[in-house]
Amino acid sequence: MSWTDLARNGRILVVDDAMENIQILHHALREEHEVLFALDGEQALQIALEQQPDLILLDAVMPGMDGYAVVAALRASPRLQDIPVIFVTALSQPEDETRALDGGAVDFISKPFNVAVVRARVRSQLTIKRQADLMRELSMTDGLTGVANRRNFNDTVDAEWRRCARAGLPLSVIMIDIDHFKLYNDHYGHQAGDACLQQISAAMKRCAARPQDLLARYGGEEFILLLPQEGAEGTEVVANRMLEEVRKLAIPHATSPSAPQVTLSMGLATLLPPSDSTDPSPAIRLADANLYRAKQTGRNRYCISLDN
Ligand SMILES: Nc1nc2c(ncn2[C@@H]2O[C@H](COP(=O)(O)OP(=O)(O)OP(=O)(O)O)[C@@H](O)[C@H]2O)c(=O)[nH]1
Repeated sequence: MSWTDLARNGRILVVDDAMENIQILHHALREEHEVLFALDGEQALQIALEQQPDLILLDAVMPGMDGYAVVAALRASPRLQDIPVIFVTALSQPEDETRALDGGAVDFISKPFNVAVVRARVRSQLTIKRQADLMRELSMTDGLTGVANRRNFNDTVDAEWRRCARAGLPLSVIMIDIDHFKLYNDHYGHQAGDACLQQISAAMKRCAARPQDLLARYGGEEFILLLPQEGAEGTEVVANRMLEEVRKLAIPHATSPSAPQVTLSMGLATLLPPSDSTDPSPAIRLADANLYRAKQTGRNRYCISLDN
């Protein structure tokens, strides 16, 4: 995306109790952006949740929930807290501006406003927002394979574990390791090893495509798949699918003692998090122990629990 593209085609939510102001801003922005509107604070929050705008232009003084209360509610919501807000208001004292910026707005425009200035400020805040989104995405993604990185996994598993604990639902994880990958690198070279990691991770990703599923690179050639709300049976289905998908890739591995092609070993764990539990490490430890057993008992397989 080029610098100019970053500043265009945003989804902008305009919040104002006067339809006339909404119309002026809509007219000013509609050529470059998609413009949504709300006539009060409650409606603004609802639309923000449903439509996830890139930027909100917010009137400070509105009946009922005013602009300051809307910003406070946005900042308190995990799903809305990163949406930047520009105050557009008839209030023009420095205290008003300070209050808005201290409360979490990123910019402040006084009415009557100049349309060209509004356009320029929107462009600049949109660019900053998109750069921040890009940074966030990069900081959560593994550079080689494009799947989630370990930090992303750690954050997500904590949240999902707590969610499953509250809801009384199981949570499953699959720890995955590529068999004899050192020998693969030694024989085919590091670049081929990288390409192999990319192919395998893409194949595994296809095996668990529900929105809450998360495949992450856990270490060099070790991956972990998080399956929130999934029981043992479904987890085995996914594990079998992964073995099959990797078998179909048929990546030759001439020096592997266990198979003529690249294979996986996996450890599965399904736990029902205790209702007061916040620490998912028991699931990861169990999956790791089962992975160890899969390695010990011949590789190219999965193990599900320490008792069988
Ligand atoms: N090409 C490539 N290799 C990597 C990467 N990260 C880790 N590795 C290699 O993965 C190999 C892992 O080797 P080991 O931990 O000994 O395990 P293994 O050879 O797979 O043997 P088993 O796990 O027992 O089947 C090492 O040779 C690492 O150099 C990477 O990003 N690219």
